[in-house]
Amino acid sequence: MLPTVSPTQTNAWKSLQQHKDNDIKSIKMKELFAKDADRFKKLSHTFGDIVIDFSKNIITDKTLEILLQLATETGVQQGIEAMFKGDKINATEDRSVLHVALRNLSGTPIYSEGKDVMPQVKQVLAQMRTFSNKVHSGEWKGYTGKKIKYIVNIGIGGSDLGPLMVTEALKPYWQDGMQPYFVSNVDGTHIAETLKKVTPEETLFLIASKTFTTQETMTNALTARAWFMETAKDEAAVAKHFVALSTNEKDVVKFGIDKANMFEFWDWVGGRYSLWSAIGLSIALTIGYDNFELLLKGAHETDNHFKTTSLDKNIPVLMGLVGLWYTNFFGTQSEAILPYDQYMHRFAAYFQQGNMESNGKSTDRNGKHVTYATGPIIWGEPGTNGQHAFYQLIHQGTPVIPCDFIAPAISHNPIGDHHAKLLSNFFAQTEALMNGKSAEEAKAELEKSGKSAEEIEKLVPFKVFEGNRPTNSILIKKITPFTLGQLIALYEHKIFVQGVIWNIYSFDQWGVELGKQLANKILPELQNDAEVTSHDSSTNGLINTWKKLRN
Ligand SMILES: O=P(O)(O)OC[C@H]1O[C@](O)(CO)[C@@H](O)[C@@H]1O
Repeated sequence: MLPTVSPTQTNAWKSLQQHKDNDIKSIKMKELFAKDADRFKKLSHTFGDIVIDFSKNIITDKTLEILLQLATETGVQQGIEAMFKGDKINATEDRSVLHVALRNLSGTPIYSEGKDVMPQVKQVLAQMRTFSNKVHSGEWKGYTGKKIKYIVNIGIGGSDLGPLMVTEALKPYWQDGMQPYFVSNVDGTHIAETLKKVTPEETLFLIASKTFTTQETMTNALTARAWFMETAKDEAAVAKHFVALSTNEKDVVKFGIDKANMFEFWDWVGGRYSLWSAIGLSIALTIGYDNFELLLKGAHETDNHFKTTSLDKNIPVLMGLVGLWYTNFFGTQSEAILPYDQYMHRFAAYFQQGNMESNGKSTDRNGKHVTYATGPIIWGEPGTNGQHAFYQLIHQGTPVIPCDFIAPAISHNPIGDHHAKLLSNFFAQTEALMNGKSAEEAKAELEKSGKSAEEIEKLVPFKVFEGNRPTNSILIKKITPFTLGQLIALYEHKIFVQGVIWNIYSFDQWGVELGKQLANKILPELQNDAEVTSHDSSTNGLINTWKKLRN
């Protein structure tokens, strides 16, 4: 089971506070670099083809030592063991948390409630392999005998963001002739615009929903089915064009999808950790099953590292600790994820759910309201686009925003000097954020411009960069299915480590329920033109105004 230690009650927490006030408050990273020529060597870690550099953080040996003590005192090691041995660490839903089993291709058993889950995992993987191969070879045909060309994944949240992010990140691996689309929003525009691009005879709809009750997904699925039936006419044709990825066999069958066309997963797979499960079928269909398996293998490599490496060398543990250092001792509220890889343009959006739905909690594992900050706001866009949009605030704004810079060493598109230019920006940004620019440096620069002394004096304050802004740099040889699998799992486990330390439950998501309940209550009120009076005056006013506007 997970420990229930309040982090603020640990000795390490108090030491970290003192350390921040006494040793760190006025420290500058550039001084730390000046003092120690080996800082990069000491604070960067190599994991296969991935190098993670923590050296541009406001940390010293002592900081890391106390952070590691915090991890020990709050039971991170015990937490890791509890997850891997299938304890019901998602206690509010009474479930194990075993996404690690989905990528365990090692042959060792993993247990949930005393039962080895690996046989069923392998069975579904085999089903996914056979099915993907049939679709790719053309053995699986649409109702008119045509080969499947379009994949439309209908799902939302964890049943959408992961497969969407991965298929985009791995576009160079797309199988010839396969075009995936992802429909998530209940806004009819999403399905309408997608259906314009596909044909009923050549489209396979994957209805992806762990619960198979999610309003958005069911609504889009019914619309897709009706659209398909307009052309196909024959109910029997549905079986060739609709499959379900779900844990809920009863509702899948009720929807009209044959049991044989259901790819199962289990309640010990959290939605936002489900891309490795049957939810990944759109990935396997897009990049080929063998590449999907490499993705799983990459993640499994990270799982092994996470499970067996001592805390001081354990990369997800270090990622978690360094992040938490800023959240809890510098009062930072957000973290930016900035991939210098256009294919990874949905990576930050994916971990927005991954992190914020996991650690956006304020009740601790003892049922008490926390007295410290927990999960940060996650956001980000690919570089260099972000540089021309929001980096101004990262460099000179009032909030400090710890950033993860991610870049591949080798581009899939080595055109001219594009990649060198991209990477020059990647390197320059973290250097600039760390060093900043002093008033003297700004002045010296302005003096070269031929401006008057008075003009220079006026301009200097605007040209100063405080610097000392923390970044992690993650350099990956190449974005491949394997390295992407490694990277995603590093972030997943970082989130887990932080959740354990913050003493919160990272694997439930009760916070999304209230809005859903109220929407269900409001929906019938929208079906007629009667004035609504059952809510507060704002909600009543908005609903009644909408009723007038729509007519
Ligand atoms: O896969 P489902 O059951 O349709 O759920 C979709 C998403 O909805 C949520 O439950 C939040 O509303 C997420 O956790 C989940 O990923």
